[in-house]
Amino acid sequence: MALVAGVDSSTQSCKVVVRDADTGALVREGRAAHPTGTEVHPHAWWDALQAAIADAGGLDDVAAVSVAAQQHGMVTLDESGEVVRPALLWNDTRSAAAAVDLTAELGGPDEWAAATGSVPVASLTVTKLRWLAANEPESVARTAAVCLPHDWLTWKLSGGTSLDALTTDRSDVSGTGYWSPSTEDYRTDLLELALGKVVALPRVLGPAELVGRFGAGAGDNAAAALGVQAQPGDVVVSIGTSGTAFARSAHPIADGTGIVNGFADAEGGHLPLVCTLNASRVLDATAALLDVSLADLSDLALSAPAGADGLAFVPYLEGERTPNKPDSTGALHGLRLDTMTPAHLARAAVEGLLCSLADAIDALVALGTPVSRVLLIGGGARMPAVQRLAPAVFGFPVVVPSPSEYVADGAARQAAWAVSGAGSAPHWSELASTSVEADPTPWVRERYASVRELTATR
Ligand SMILES: Nc1ncnc2c1ncn2[C@@H]1O[C@H](COP(=O)(O)OP(=O)(O)O)[C@@H](O)[C@H]1O
Ligand SMILES: O=C(CO)[C@@H](O)[C@H](O)COP(=O)(O)O
Repeated sequence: MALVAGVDSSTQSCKVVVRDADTGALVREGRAAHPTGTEVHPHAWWDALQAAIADAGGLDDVAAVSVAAQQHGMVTLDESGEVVRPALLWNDTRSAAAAVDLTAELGGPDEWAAATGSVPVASLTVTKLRWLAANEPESVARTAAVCLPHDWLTWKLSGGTSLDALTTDRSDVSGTGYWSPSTEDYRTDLLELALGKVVALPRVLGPAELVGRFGAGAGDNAAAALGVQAQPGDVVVSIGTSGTAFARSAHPIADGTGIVNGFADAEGGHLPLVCTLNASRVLDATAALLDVSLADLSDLALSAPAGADGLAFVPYLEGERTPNKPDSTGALHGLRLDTMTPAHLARAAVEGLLCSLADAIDALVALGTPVSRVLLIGGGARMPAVQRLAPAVFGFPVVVPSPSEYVADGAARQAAWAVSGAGSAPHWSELASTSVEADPTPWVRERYASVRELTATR
């Protein structure tokens, strides 16, 4: 039995799975926590990866390893391959003004969408590079290469020391803002526009390429699409630190509104994707405020009526990326004596989170994405209230695959594909899953939509 391994170096933790390359059966797994904060030294990811690998019983017996990770994080390396400064993560909003400037400098949102598939927002790597140029010229002077979290971890795991050995893949590089999903080429002019100079960039590998024992890796969302074996008509909604809604597509997209990112996928196609900054932590923070467990928060939410008697929670607690409101705060609307209860607040938190993701699904539909069902994954999807209320708020059938680390699973499936030398990823056994149905509750979304704009800035 050949074994393959997949890694998910996500925002909150690092997970490693070891699976049978032919069947996909889980053999063993491990995990380790990441530090909090939106600026993290890559060495912390490396330490967590080592701990997660040890927890998974090591990787000596696996035929291939692929690394997936949180997208967009800015990793800067000097000539000798040392990290120049801590990475700025996808959810760090300090480069919001840089995004506005860059958008104008190229001629506007439509030009960016046509050039890179996305309109700059603070999450994208290109804006972080502009922030660096404006604020840390000494870091720019030392920077000889820029890469992403999964590129750096793959390079380290494979013992890379030379900058020439850095590799990436289409899915992750498509989130930088200096690569074109239409031409599949770097836009070094945009890199230079942001950073003021051109530096070394990772070589972009094809989906099933193997370098030594290492697959190309992927951005975490593209890996999740591989992990759940997403098919046409499937929209995947992930509730992790970020909330994402995405679907596979044969064609690149260019959305000048900036709502949908025209990313590439990990199978040679494309992955239109909407991402929010506020997802599972909305539930974590509400549970902490109420001083209850996540399980109790779920019970409380389910004990309140649909729509929480008009209590609506706009969940922009960390600012927001979609809609692009980096300086926004969250808001609670409809507080009255009878709605100011733990149950109403719990219900409003779950519904507000789901309404923000329903808006994301709407944006995909507006671009012509077919939706026959929504696959709900990520840590937050483990909450029963989220599962029960999702079909009512989304207005689509919802399928909840049984809990698994789908990003790491997708990376493992990529590694199996690379080892097989086949033309497409192996078909692993169908996922065990639960279908959830509920009567639609359109008034919940209508109430949310009526207050969504009513937020204060920080
Ligand atoms: N049963 C649960 N109910 C609600 N939230 C959960 C549950 N289990 C895990 N989570 C939340 O999921 C998040 C971690 O999910 P994950 O998808 O691994 O995030 P990330 O990929 O961003 O690191 C945490 O915020 C955690 O509190
Ligand atoms: O920025 C994006 C997608 O564009 C995020 O989805 C990150 O890739 C982080 O993912 P999680 O760690 O929250 O899963």
